Amino acid sequence: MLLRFGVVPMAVFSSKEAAKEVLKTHDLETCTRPKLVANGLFSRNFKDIGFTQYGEDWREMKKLVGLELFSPKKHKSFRSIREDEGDLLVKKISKSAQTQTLIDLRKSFFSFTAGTIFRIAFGQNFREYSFIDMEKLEELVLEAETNVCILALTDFLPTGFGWLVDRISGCSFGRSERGNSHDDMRITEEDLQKVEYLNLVIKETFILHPSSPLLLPRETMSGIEIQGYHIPKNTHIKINTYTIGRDPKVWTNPDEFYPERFSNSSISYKGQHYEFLPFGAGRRSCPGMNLGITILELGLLNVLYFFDWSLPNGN
Ligand code: HEM
Repeated sequence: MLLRFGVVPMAVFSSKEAAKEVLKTHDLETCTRPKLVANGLFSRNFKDIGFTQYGEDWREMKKLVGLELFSPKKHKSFRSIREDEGDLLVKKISKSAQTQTLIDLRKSFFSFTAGTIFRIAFGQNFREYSFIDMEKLEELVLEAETNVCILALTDFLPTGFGWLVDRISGCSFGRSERGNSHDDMRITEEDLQKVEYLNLVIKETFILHPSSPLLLPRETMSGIEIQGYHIPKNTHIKINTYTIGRDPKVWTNPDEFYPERFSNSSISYKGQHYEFLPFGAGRRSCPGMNLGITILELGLLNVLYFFDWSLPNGN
């Protein structure tokens, strides 16, 4: 579909075949980001890796984060931070559980994900600094994400978490084998290997509720052909993963929440299956994928394992 935003042409691709042509065949010609005003404000004039244009600066940043933050070795070395933050999440929720009071899960999850990412990225725990106002920080992140019109990083985790907890409360994730108390035990990342169904549930959630339904915007650096259509230079490109995730040509009963569709399936997060692109694909795909998945699994397992959930007033 071709749209015109004023003088700016925007091509939206909504099939897995077209997504493959853009993200694989023409990855190099489409891997820059358009210079949008909101993105410039959010990223201090396009200095952020996610919004900067393709070129030497982006390549250097990508190399740096690949080595210092997201390499398998670094990922392993940050494990204790993620597990500590998981414990803290459980402790905070326990207080409400003991008094049977309502809890705003979004805030608990925000603190968990932001706490983890902050400690990994800056080596500091922001809770130790009284000048950091948690409420304001959360507001700021939400405002930035709203203005930029894409959702990722800390955003999926709180909203996706809440939705998932609601959907799969009551499922047992090994609790019977391990007892109920959390005074003397903790969830570790080894436990994540034992909960295959949780992994299927997360994949299914990504299809129905992708955190970036149009991925991040790309822009053509030269004219290309997609599905027989000519797409000129400087066209904005959107990959509509929301529609691809509900395409009946690709998925059986696409609107049904059916995690089992992924059992015995080779479809992975890695951007090689163009019907399933929660982290994008190609050069501009998400470098934080492993971290994001681990935080998501760890947080979910903690809250589902230790607590029984219900909506307020049985709604
Ligand atoms: C479940 C959690 C997450 C999801 C679903 C997610 C999803 C995405 C998506 C869809 C993109 C755009 C890909 C494209 O346009 O092809 C992206 C880009 C990006 N993500 Fe994530 N992400 C998550 C977690 C994270 C985390 C934890 C970090 C870092 C701490 C991170 C860092 C980035 C960066 C830096 C980019 C821009 C890459 C570039 O433009 O070169 N993400 N993410």
